[in-house]
Amino acid sequence: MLNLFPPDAEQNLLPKDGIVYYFGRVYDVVESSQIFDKLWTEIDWRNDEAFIYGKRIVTKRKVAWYGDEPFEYTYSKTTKTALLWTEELLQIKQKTEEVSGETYNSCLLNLYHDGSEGMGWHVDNESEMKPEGAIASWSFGAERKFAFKHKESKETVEVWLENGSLLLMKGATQKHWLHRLPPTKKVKTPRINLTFRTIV
Ligand SMILES: O=C(O)CCC(=O)C(=O)O
Ligand SMILES: [Fe+2]
Repeated sequence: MLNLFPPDAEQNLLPKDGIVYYFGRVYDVVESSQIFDKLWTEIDWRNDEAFIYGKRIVTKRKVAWYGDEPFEYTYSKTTKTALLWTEELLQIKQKTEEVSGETYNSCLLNLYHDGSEGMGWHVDNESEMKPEGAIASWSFGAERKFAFKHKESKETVEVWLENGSLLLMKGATQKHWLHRLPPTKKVKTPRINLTFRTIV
């Protein structure tokens, strides 16, 4: 099911068991490309590490983590310490709070060089995160498809994430729905994703 509602319609994309709002393009094309360039050069991008079946994997996708404090965060058996906000990230955090009506204290950033890089089915429910806390997800650069899959019924919901757009996941979403960023041969350009979260 593709999202056909107008950009700013606050329509829950999920038919049940969670809440996902797609706000469409919040930043225009010029602002979005300025933000993309700043993040590309100023963020301390690192290759992501994961342990899958005990094997260390270094992903091509790059990641970074920023926050209010040097929070520690563990996923895929690796622990990271948050860097303190940059000026640019603080401005985007403020915008995120205005648009979504929620507050955040940290942000995980992903840099996908092209469509060959993506993220497999997962939920964001690490123990450090506020239970049922809102997760606000920005897209800058290449447009990519994003998908949700219900854990029991296997229903799927898809949405195109446009340049400069904001997606909000909240309520029971992480409990009942997986999400992913599928790889695609069609996309040849990079995308930067920011997910604002609350660590407790
Ligand atoms: O790149 C995206 O849009 C999603 C990233 C994501 O799901 C995550 O960082 O947990
Ligand atoms: Fe996620």
